[in-house]
Amino acid sequence: MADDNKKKRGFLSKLGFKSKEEKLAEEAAERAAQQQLVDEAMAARMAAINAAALKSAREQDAAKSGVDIAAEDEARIAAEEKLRAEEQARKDVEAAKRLAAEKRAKEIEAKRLAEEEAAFAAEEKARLEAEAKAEAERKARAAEAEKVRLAQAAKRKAEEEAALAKAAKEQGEREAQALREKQEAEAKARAEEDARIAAEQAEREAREKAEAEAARLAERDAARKKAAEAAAVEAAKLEAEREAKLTEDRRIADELAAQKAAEQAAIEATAANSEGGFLDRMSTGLKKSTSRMSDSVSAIFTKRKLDDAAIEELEDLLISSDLGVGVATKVTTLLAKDKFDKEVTDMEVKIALADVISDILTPLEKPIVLTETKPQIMLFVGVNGSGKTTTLGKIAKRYRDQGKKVMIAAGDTFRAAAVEQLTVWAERSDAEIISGKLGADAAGLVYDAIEQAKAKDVDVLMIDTAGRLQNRTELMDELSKVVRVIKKQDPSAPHHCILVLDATVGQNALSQTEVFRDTAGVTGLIMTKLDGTAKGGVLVALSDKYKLPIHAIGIGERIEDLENFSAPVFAAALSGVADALTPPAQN
Ligand SMILES: Nc1nc2c(ncn2[C@@H]2O[C@H](COP(=O)(O)OP(=O)(O)OP(=O)(O)O)[C@@H](O)[C@H]2O)c(=O)[nH]1
Repeated sequence: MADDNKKKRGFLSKLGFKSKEEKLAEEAAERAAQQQLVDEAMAARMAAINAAALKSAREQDAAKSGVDIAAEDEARIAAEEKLRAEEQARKDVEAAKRLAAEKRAKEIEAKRLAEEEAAFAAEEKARLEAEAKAEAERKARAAEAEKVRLAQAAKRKAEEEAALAKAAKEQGEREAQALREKQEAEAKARAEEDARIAAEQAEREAREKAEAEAARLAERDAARKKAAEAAAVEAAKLEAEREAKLTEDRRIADELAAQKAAEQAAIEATAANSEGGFLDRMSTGLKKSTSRMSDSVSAIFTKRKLDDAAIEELEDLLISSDLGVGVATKVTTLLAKDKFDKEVTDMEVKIALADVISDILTPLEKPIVLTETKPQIMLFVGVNGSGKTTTLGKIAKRYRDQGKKVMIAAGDTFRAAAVEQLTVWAERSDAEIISGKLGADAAGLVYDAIEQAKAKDVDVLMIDTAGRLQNRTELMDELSKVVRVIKKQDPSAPHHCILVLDATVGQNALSQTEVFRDTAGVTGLIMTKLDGTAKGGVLVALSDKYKLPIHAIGIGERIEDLENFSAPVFAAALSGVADALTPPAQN
């Protein structure tokens, strides 16, 4: 305890606080020092007074006894002064020594106190650290104990819950088992009841069935007898009809063959005279269309001013040549731009016409391009007699000449003559042909054809279809079915759906194009019979309107009378401009 107080004191003094005893001791020492100084001052003062009194007494004595005493006194006073001064100096030295000793003692004390305080501070720090450490350890132990307690509590809780769950599960299982057993018992009872009812029902039905069967057999025997009699009558009738039809078919086929032979001879005679370049053949083929337009243009514009009347006349001429209003207006606008109110020649008009036609047709000039897919499925559609079979045959020949494996499918299952005609083309082009029974489903035949073409690794499968007028809805529906069947086997097919248009039908070709495009998804056009009509201009009108690719044109019946379409050549030939144009490459 005494040690503690000591330490505390040292620590407080370090902080500038002094103990009461220290303060009292210091004050006593200070008072003693002051007292000493006062005493010393008093002693000096008393000495001075004594000296002055002594001097005064001596001066009085001297005054009484003579003059020499003054000198004597002065010497004595000086000696006393000296002694006093020496005494004072001695005292000063002692006081200084004492003060120095006190200062040193104070310093020693201060040093001791500082050391004590430092020691105390160090001990205090160590103590506090030890206390903090002990506190931390206590807290850690407490936390650990709490953790253990909580874990044990959680474990106990989990065990209790598991026990509860287990009990609940066992209870549930017991209840489920009871329910199952109850249901099984009920089901068993129901099944037994159902079996009983079913047995009764079966017995009833068997009885009714046996009765019905007996009735049916009796009825059937009667019907069979009646049918056999009717069949005999029908068979005799059909046989007679078949005979009659066969005779008629033969007669028509003979007539057709004779007519074809005559036509072919005539065409070959014409062709013999017109063999030559591509442009020559095209010009020859389009002769009728060309001369109608070209001659009329020449008639109107032999050195004539291009005034309103002339423009109107020209428009009428172009419209009546099947070019359509749009094309006619384009031509007259082009001409009027530079030549209005000036003289124009017929050749200038023909050149403007050729320019406009070429502009419209050039973007549509696209030969059939086969892709890598095998077989390439090519569907030929169009109205009756438009030239589908002939055009198909001409193209088949081209592909065979190129070494391709070609199969032709006779999709026109209505007409026996159509199959015969296609067979002739297949022979000419040396291609395989697949055909079905007369009246068979066209879509079914197409399905078989695709299967076979795939199996035989055919390059190009060309499907001919029956001709159909665009206003015959049921026939157009049949065509959509054919397209659907093709797509089922190959969603990318038909790879080419070619609309064959007969140029001689004139403006009707426009509505044909629209309906076949919407029904079968036409991908390109071939216009036939441009050699036999003055209505070739319709190709320009329908191209201006529908913008479908034009693959080729037919300018005769012979196998070689199919030309890849060339817009400039066609434009030059149709307008009557005889230019030296380079023929396009053939497929
Ligand atoms: N002058 C000429 N006649 C052609 C041309 N193309 C086809 N023909 C003839 O037109 C007629 C009909 O041709 P087809 O090929 O039988 O026509 P189709 O479209 O198959 O006829 P259907 O099967 O009845 O629909 C035949 O006499 C062909 O020789 C052609 O470019 N010029």
